[in-house]
Amino acid sequence: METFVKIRRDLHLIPELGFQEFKTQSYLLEYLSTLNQERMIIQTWRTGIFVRVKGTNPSKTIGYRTDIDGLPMNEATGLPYASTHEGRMHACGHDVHMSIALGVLTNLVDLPIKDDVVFIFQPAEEGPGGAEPLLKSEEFTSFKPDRIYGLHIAPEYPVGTIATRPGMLFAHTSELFIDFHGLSGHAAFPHLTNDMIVASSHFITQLQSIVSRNVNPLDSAVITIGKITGGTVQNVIADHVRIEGTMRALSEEAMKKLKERIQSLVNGFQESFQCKIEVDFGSNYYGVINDESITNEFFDFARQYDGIQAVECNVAMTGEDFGYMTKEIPGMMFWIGVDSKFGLHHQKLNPDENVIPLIIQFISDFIGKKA
Ligand SMILES: CC(=O)N[C@@H](CCC[C@H](N)C(=O)O)C(=O)O
Repeated sequence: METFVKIRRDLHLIPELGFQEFKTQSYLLEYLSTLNQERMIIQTWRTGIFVRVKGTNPSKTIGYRTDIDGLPMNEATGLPYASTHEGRMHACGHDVHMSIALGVLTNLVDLPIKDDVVFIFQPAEEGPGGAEPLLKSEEFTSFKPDRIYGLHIAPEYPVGTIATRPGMLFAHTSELFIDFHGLSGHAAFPHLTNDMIVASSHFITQLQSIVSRNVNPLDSAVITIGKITGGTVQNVIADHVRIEGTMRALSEEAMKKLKERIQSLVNGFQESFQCKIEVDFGSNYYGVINDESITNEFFDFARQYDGIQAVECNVAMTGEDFGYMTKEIPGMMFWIGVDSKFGLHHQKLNPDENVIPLIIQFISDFIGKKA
């Protein structure tokens, strides 16, 4: 089997959540220890790793970032190399991202490149967000590149297709955690209680009107509630419900509006349902905004590359804390087609592994030419 396909499968077996990527970090370090150490400077940061591949006569540093964490989900692919970690899955392709990063790194260590190339193995992309603290870390100061690239798998495109756009690629995001506190009691005597299942259900329905009635229709926003917990048994009125979700917006103004409207709904619901509601906007990611000239230069290279079909795509409501990197360092992110019937964050996501050698070669050639 192709080395980096095997590496992807090894990593797929051991998905870990943000800032708990201990086995993943050890696996990556173990692999890095097999390469020519004279060409590299390796530094760990929390559960992440920075690697500088030294050029022969550097005048700039090119950065390449991969995320390394998995999601809190059960895998249902039935594959022989399915996750061995109960309730954890690489359902967003970070295993593929890591294997590609290692493949490119391996190629560049063996090439006499002129400029330095820094590889960033970043924890906690899915949450609580690794990019922001990483950029602020002491360790990163000597690894900060002059420009930065990153990629993400795209189940909807065939292998060989690369998609991106100049300007905004991914939306601004904010998590959303809301706790409703009421009064429990017997299901037969609701008038003596304060039912948080009823209050939170009305609240969730009301949330949907924020996007349709308060956000400018020419702007775009999403509010999704992905998890509800509350209650103990069918005949006891629940005194606590927690809803967990995420919000997406294409402008900072729209995101501000979503938060303001949620806060006023909370105030109104506390009054009308006589309960206490706590809201927490969790971690927030800045949108991914691709540098125009870096993206055009990338398109020029991709369009003439054999086996690659480069297309301009629409902005997506996905979030990525790579947005903090493109805010501080000129750079770009792109989608790579992996042709999976099941999409990102699906229990049956199954990327076509043929993408791995193809994209390793493509990025090695691209960065090899730039460096
Ligand atoms: C590419 C991708 O799927 N990214 C995640 C980022 C999640 C950000 C944060 N934890 C949130 O839930 O808002 C996404 O869900 O888009």
